[in-house]
Amino acid sequence: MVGLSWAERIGVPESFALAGLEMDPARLPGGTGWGELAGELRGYLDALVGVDPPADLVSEMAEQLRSWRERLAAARVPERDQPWGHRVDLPARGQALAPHVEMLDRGDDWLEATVVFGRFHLGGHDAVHGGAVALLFDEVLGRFSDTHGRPAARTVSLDVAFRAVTPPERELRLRVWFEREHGRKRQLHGELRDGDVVCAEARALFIVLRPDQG
Ligand SMILES: CCCCCCCC/C=C\CCCCCCCC(=O)SCCNC(=O)CCNC(=O)[C@H](O)C(C)(C)COP(=O)(O)OP(=O)(O)OC[C@H]1O[C@@H](n2cnc3c(N)ncnc32)[C@H](O)[C@@H]1OP(=O)(O)O
Repeated sequence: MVGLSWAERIGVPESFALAGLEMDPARLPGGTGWGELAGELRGYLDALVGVDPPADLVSEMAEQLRSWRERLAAARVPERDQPWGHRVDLPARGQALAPHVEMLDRGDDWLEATVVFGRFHLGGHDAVHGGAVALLFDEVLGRFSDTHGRPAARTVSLDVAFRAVTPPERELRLRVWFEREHGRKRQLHGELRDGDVVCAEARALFIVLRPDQG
């Protein structure tokens, strides 16, 4: 594959581009099929969490997963070359860790999106795990913090208030916005809603990396 360089692939100006990213998936790590694979993996994890399978199915699945793990060992690459988490053209950057987020609209300093947590993200008693809610905020606030030509930053603090149970398998609404930017510091806030109900609110501080910290 004649691939794009790291800077061409990852140094994209906008991680949440309104019109989509002008990149040919065939020239990105994972190629054209990666989005489908990541979606299938996400669906598999959600399905697995929701079953109590018979013993022969459990053994067969374990055997098949072992076989895939062994085949994948031969294809291991350095982090910069992996598609997982680096495909900003795909939902959740082509990984299954964070929930599926779809951007609805954005300005320079705000973004609106929908998000659906799968059963995989369940904590217990029909509530999404608080860590998964924090993960959502870190992912979206963190990515959005680096948009509009801003240099890369890292989260130094993330404060999440859980106001109501976050339900899985429902389309929720997420809004994030810049509260303040001064020097190397960026404060962003976020709000997760189920209809009119505020499920969680987040306040995060990002620090812009110095050139030697990238
Ligand atoms: C990464 C490449 C990936 C490539 C993929 C590309 C495609 C994908 C696109 C997009 C991916 C986005 C992925 C989602 C986003 C996820 C984001 C995360 O989860 S990041 C991981 C978790 N965070 C850490 O691991 C930080 C660990 N901490 C650090 O590394 C350092 O603290 C660092 C480098 C951030 C800053 O360290 P210093 O030594 O340069 O800075 P000092 O001097 O300590 O602090 C600067 C100022 O900030 C204040 N500060 C620091 N920590 C604070 C805190 N906890 N609360 C309040 N203030 C704090 C200090 O008081 C200081 O303020 P005064 O300038 O004196 O006014």
